[in-house]
Amino acid sequence: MNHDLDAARDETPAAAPILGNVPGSYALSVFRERHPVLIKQVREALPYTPDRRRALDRLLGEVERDVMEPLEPSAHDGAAWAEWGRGKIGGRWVDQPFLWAESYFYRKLLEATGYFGDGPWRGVDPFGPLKQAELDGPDVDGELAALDETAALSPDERAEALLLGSLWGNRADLSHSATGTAGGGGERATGLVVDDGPLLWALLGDLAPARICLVADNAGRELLPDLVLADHLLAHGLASEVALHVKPVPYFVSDATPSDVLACLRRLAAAPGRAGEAGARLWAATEDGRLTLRAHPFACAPLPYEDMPGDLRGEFAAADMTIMKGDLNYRRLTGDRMWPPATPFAAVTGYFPGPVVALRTLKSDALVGVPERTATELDATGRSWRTSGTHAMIQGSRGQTA
Ligand SMILES: O=P(O)(O)OC[C@H]1O[C@](O)(CO)[C@@H](O)[C@@H]1O
Repeated sequence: MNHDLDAARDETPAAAPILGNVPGSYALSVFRERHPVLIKQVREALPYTPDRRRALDRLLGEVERDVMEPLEPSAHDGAAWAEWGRGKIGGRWVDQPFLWAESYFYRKLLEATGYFGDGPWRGVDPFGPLKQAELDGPDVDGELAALDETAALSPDERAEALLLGSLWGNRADLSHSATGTAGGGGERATGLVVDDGPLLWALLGDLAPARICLVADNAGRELLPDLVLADHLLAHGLASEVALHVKPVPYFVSDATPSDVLACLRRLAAAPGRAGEAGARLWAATEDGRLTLRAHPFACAPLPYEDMPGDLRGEFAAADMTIMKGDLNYRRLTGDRMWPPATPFAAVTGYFPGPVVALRTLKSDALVGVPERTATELDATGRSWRTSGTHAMIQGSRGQTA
């Protein structure tokens, strides 16, 4: 046990959860602006049959009336959602914890498209057309070709470039491109508000060759650099195994599922130059079990990581280190609460069973471990630095290892 960490946790009372009902808040804009746009986008992306179009229209009505209706009685996971949603379903979307209600929205969207039904839409990813267009697009060609430029760098510079590639890959997020925010709004990326990169490399050096859990976020333009980073760790003896955690079903628009991982592996393996070489090594690593794929159901639960089930906790505990990608994972890691920004990351994540490092561009109000002065200075710029994806953080803790 780490007694300093336990003391810090005791001294850090939980902040209130982020809710959607605060006028002018980012969370409110997600319910009022983003969700209706997403439903319409999904409705047009595939030739949905009349029953599915009606279901999508019903969901749009639910969102516009701001009343959360229950899942269909036949839902395979109805009991779990009824339990998680006790006292919530029937109420307003915006009055519930942001994390909870957003997760429920994506669950309802899958229901409306027939993803879990018995008909022809079963298993059809409603976000598939968006993901495919991104993966086939010219930006990906350019980003893969740019890997050849890392040949001229020193080993340390190359490692840093691959880490930053994975970090800033989190700007590419199709849920934000839908409404022209992060990555799609023309705002320039500026900087790191927290840089625990040295801690990350020190941990990797101390633990090598480590068993790493890499908890992925978005498919396509984020997952490709994540895979390239995983290849770097494996190829340079920093990792003995990488367990890549993805979502079991489509979620938050572009979140990676197992089929997205396979699509990215094929894209990499077919690329020329260094990208193709990394693709070939990752293909072999998958075949021989050094790169494994996990899609735990909890990855789509409306809950923070503090509430993770024992088997998943055991997986993180058995790893030497966990790397958490993206904004949503950060929200789940820190409880999606209105923490004062200077609240120590190690205290908030002290429940996590091992060293954990978050790589995230800032796309929501969840924020810890940022000095008061930095937050005040950035607030004074009047820019939406907390939510627009222009800023990023590498934030870690050694966790309960001492
Ligand atoms: O893809 P990421 O980095 O997890 O970001 C997704 C973010 O976009 C949103 O879905 C939009 O609100 C946030 O809720 C979420 O945190």
